[in-house]
Amino acid sequence: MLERLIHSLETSPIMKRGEYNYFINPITDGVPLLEPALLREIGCAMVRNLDLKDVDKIVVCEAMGIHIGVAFSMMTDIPLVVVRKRPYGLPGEVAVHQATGYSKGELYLNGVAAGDRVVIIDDVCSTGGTLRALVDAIEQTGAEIADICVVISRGDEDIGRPLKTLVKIEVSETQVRVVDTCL
Ligand SMILES: O=P(O)(O)OC[C@H]1O[C@H](OP(=O)(O)OP(=O)(O)O)[C@H](O)[C@@H]1O
Ligand code: HPA
Repeated sequence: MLERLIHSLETSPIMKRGEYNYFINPITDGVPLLEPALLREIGCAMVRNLDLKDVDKIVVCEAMGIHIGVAFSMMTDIPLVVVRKRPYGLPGEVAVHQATGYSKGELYLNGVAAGDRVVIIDDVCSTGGTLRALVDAIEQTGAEIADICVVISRGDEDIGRPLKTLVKIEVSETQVRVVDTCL
């Protein structure tokens, strides 16, 4: 299980973004090449892992949640909501601040409302800043969060609620090591 993901991570190059050791991987960056088989492997693992009972919508954040969200939506037939980094000014739009280990900005949620039951999925959780922002935005709408899952977790982030992850990694200056898997 997850052999393709594990191999792609253990062969990921590392670059510095300031003091941050940033691993470059097809799932988190779409670079150098995203193979359909890897995407299918992750989609199947997420379907097995997530509580999808009565879920109305999948919520992801641009940019590197989108391809995972599209694959998952097509596998489950659950509609997809993309949280964007620019405003649209639609009625009910919720704006929240996002900070990661190397960047910050604003996120804008449209398309989720009270009465919705949603799952949040993303490519990676590092500081947890993005997931905390997504949880905050969804809670402001009054919608219910059924489950949260990321493909990769690279820290002991606390997002204030249970977080499922397919693999846990450690990132050094020179390499990625997979330290745990969900399956
Ligand atoms: O746990 P955190 O510290 O928040 O880091 C995780 C987030 O970082 C990346 O998003 P980012 O907005 O940096 O880049 P992207 O537009 O390439 O997805 C990634 O897609 C996660 O959403
Ligand atoms: N690599 C790719 N995406 C990321 C990382 C990383 O190290 N940290 C947060 N998002």
